Amino acid sequence: MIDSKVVVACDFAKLSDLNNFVDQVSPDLCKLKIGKEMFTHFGPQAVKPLVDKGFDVFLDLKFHDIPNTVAKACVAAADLGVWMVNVHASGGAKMMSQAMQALESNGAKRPKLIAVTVLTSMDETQLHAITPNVSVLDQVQKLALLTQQSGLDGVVCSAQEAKLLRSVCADDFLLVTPGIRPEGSAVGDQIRIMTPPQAMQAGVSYMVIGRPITQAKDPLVALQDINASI
Ligand SMILES: O=C(O)c1cc(=O)[nH]c(=O)n1[C@@H]1O[C@H](COP(=O)(O)O)[C@@H](O)[C@H]1O
Repeated sequence: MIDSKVVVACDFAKLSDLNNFVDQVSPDLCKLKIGKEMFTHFGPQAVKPLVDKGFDVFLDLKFHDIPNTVAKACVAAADLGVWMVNVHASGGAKMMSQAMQALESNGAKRPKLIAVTVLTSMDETQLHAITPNVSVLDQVQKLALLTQQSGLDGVVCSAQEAKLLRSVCADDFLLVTPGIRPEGSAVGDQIRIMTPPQAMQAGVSYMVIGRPITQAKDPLVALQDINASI
């Protein structure tokens, strides 16, 4: 199977909208991400059919809690058969390493575990309201190195930080980047953005793209155009 670089963020309010989209695409064209909106509405019902159809599914619930709770939540996600799960790096090294240990001893095929650094909807001003005197780049780098030291597979960051992280992290460390906007598409609430070709050139491993595909007049064509551009 082709290791498609595009992970489509399936942020729908209805299962029928998810099914309509999924019926148009295949695992060779894209991976799929189920996040907080669909999972809160529908739980495993939104995930399992996609896994059964052979899609690599990124279950994006961004766990951030005490180590024991996060480790058990990651195992519950793994038991759904997903390809990737995530936590917030700001939960700390102990939270991250305990989650990885729990996944490794769970037996079933281990999903990739990655950690969110600084959300792509944040700029320096927003970051400073939480962590004063640190640039976005420094904060992303600090959290990425902490994630790597904690034994995880990679991070969620923006493509704007990919070049820096490629120079300080291991070659196989995954850089998964939302905030991807093809030329001319609506930016919405994303701030640290790049186009698909720019992101791939910066060294990202996978691009998470939602509305530019799912809200397009023809989602399949939008996805095919992106695939052709990278
Ligand atoms: O972890 C994520 O996937 C994530 C992290 C982040 O920093 N920024 C971010 O946008 N996301 C997710 O990526 C998707 C982006 O969707 P669009 O903005 O519609 O392309 C959404 O489902 C977000 O929840």
